[in-house]
Amino acid sequence: MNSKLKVIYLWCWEQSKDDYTKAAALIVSIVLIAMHITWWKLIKRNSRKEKASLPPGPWGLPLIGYLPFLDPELHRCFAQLSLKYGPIVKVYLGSKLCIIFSSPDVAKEVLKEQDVNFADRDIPAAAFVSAYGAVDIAFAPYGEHWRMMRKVCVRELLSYGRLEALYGLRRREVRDMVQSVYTKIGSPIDIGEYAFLAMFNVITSMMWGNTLDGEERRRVTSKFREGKERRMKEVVKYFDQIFDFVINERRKMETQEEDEALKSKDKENKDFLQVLLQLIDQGDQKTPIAITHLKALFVNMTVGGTKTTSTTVEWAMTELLKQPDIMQKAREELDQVVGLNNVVEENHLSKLPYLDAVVKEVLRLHPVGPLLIPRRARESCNVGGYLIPKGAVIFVNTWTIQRDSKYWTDPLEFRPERFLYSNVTWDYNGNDVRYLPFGSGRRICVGIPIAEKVAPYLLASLLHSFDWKLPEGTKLDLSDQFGFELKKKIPLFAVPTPRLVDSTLYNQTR
Ligand code: HEM
Repeated sequence: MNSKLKVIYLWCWEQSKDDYTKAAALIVSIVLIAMHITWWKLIKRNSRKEKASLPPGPWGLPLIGYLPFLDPELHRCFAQLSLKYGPIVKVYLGSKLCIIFSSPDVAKEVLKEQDVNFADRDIPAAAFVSAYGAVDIAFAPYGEHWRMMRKVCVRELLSYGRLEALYGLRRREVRDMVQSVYTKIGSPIDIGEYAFLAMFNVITSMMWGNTLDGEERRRVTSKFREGKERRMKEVVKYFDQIFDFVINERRKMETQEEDEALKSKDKENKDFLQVLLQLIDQGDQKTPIAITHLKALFVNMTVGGTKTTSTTVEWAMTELLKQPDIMQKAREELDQVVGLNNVVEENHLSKLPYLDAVVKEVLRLHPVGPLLIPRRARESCNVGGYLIPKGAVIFVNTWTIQRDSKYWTDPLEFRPERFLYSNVTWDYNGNDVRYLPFGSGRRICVGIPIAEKVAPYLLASLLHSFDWKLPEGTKLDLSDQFGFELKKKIPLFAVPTPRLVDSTLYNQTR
């Protein structure tokens, strides 16, 4: 016991004349000791905070930092650094201080315990331009505007009721994909490209319904694909023209008398564009949406939702072609639940646990956002005993975490069973920080409800409708390439042959 406290205690004891006062003296002393311990702990914690140092990391050159040594495959390069320096690494990229987090424990601190402090994004110049000055969801700073945009999106586009009501649109696009694969029977097709077109059409029809049809629709799709390859400024110009065109078409439709039906559609059946234009027209103060915000949301949906989902389907087909026994198990389940005289419907998905485990395993080994979308520290703080200064750019390397042998048995093996026979209920909500394909916390992916419907639906339809083999003389390649999404370095080409008993099932598009 501290000597001052001891003196106080003894003095109280001596002054006490009876048992009652002695007991009171004892209580006072205990309270004093407790206060003293708390105070001492606080002092210790504060002094630790002041003394915390920056995490370890590699040396860099003046002004350019580690940039000249950086491997373009950032996820692997960061994994190497964490092997050498530990789960929290500091690296200067140019003048930017970046911190890489690579273990579940530290990811938990960043994404859950101190989520608000890491809820801002680092905004690269290109993203600032494409997101109309970061007024979108993905890059807007954490705050009122971001909250409003996210709420509009979740309420108007991604609610359970809206998604159910829009099933017809998804079904049409998936069936169109199957039909167009059927026209290529026996020839190699680019699987990612087919999945991409289907997903692009799903997203755009959810956003603006049938505003564009036939030739116009094809023109917009090819413009978008053309745009992907071009420089950011040109891409943004393309996007902007497409969005203006779509908005103008819809405005024209609204003024035409025959489209009274469009206005009177019940809420669940309205597309996103219609709901947003109505919010703009009403000038609702609680949701002050402007045309620029609407366009920024369109960018998020088309850019964030299409390649991510189609790349996941492409990886899944690659892994299944590599391990035919797993492909066979997925097929057997489909044959039992759907049958060869039927087409896959979205309501079959809940009865396909093996297929679900395949998709989960794909997202574990090949997360399309291996470093999430980089965050930024809003204030200086401590993580894992290290100082993380205000403004530092934050990377959470989920690619490393999801391949760590401390948390996953045989982590490099593709084994869907690990998600089936597990005492953990794995989901995409980022609750278990060993598995973060969609991120976690406030900035977790907003598109999960669509992705978790469409990715397995596309995959199930491809597997159920066709047998697949690699083109003659080609080898399966599993190398990846870091970029906007973690894509396959070499696109997967495979040759389809029909499986269904009745060829008319391939033309069942409506
Ligand atoms: C397999 C499919 C997908 C994967 C793996 C994926 C993954 C991710 C990841 C890792 C993040 C960053 C989360 C974080 O920082 O914690 C993210 C954010 C985001 N995703 Fe997705 N995503 C997918 C599909 C979609 C779809 C379909 C949409 C829209 C329709 C979408 C829209 C967004 C948006 C808007 C954000 C930013 C959220 C915010 O900053 O508040 N994503 N996604």
